[in-house]
Amino acid sequence: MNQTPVTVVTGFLGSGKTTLISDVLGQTPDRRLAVLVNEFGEKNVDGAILRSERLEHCEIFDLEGGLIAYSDQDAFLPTLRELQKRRHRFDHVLIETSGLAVPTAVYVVLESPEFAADFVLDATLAVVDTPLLLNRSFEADGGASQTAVQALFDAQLEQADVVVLNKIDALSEYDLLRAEGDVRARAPKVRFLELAYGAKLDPQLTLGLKLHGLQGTAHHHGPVRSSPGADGLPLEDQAALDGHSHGDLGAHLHSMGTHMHFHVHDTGWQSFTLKSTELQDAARLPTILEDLARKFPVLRAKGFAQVGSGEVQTLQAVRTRVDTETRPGVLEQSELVFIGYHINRKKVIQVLSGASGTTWE
Ligand SMILES: Nc1nc2c(ncn2[C@@H]2O[C@H](COP(=O)(O)OP(=O)(O)OP(=O)(O)O)[C@@H](O)[C@H]2O)c(=O)[nH]1
Repeated sequence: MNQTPVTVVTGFLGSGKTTLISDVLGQTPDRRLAVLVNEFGEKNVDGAILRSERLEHCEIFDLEGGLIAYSDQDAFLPTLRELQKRRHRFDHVLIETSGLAVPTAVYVVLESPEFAADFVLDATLAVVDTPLLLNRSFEADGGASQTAVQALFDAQLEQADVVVLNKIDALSEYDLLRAEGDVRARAPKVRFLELAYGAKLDPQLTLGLKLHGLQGTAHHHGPVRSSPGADGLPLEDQAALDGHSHGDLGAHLHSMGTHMHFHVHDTGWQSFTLKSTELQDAARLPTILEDLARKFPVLRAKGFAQVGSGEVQTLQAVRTRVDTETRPGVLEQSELVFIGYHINRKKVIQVLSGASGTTWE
């Protein structure tokens, strides 16, 4: 049976899923890849970022409108059917689930009679924002928001074959061992742990792992011996963190019965897009986003702003940490997506408009 392998990339909001996929695409010009991007918000920023690389060996499909789910009305099934018809044109499928999804719906669809002969789950990677893990940002604290965050974070890890501890740029060996301990305590069945900076991994660690399927040929290259980061890996003895010998190698078994319950949609998670047709201030906007994350339960904000007559700023906020990049370009309007737990759109508009001195709506 010649099935097309499917790699699922999961991970909490802003952990580095798009960065990881973008890096894999850049490193595998010889493989024809289909990338399905499922965004929680109404605007697909990640799809736009991946498309901006203009890579010809891959095709990007946007799956908008929340969580990949079972229903025929959702974008996932029609897209997978389209891919099924053109299967011979792709070597591998990558699916980036939304930062608020647990990938079980994907497994159930892949294993359904309609698709099982044509697709096979290769592996599920869960990308983790390691500094946030270490500062307890994924732990319940008695409040509704953090309870929801922890439930989702743990459920994503539980579904992972490989956990990618990302954003390790400024972490010590002690921090990394602590992070490993935390992941293993939350998800004892995780099979492999990888370290990444800028979500860069050898594609051998991400594609073609064959951790599922009938053959059951669990197989993994590694460990990583050198860091792709600028300063090298902080671990002197990489084997200290190498999780490759831990865990059981039996493939996870998925079925409707065991996984349906992960898809009860928590309506507390909200997302909205704000737009402005006025020119924005490149220096002020990042500070305003930082301030918004301090004032309100905004866990993620991202988008594009016109900051000069021919300049576009990409903004990526993960809680209070904001990254920006400015490139030449002209937008119809500036657009920012906000994601959080019970965030109040009116209040965010008020602060954003007030602080920027421009109208956002
Ligand atoms: N410091 C640091 N930042 C990183 C690293 N990897 C990714 N980032 C940044 O983290 C931010 C979020 O990265 P994305 O790849 O968009 O994260 P995502 O998981 O796709 O986000 P959502 O789809 O919104 O859940 C971006 O600003 C990235 O540049 C890293 O290793 N170190």
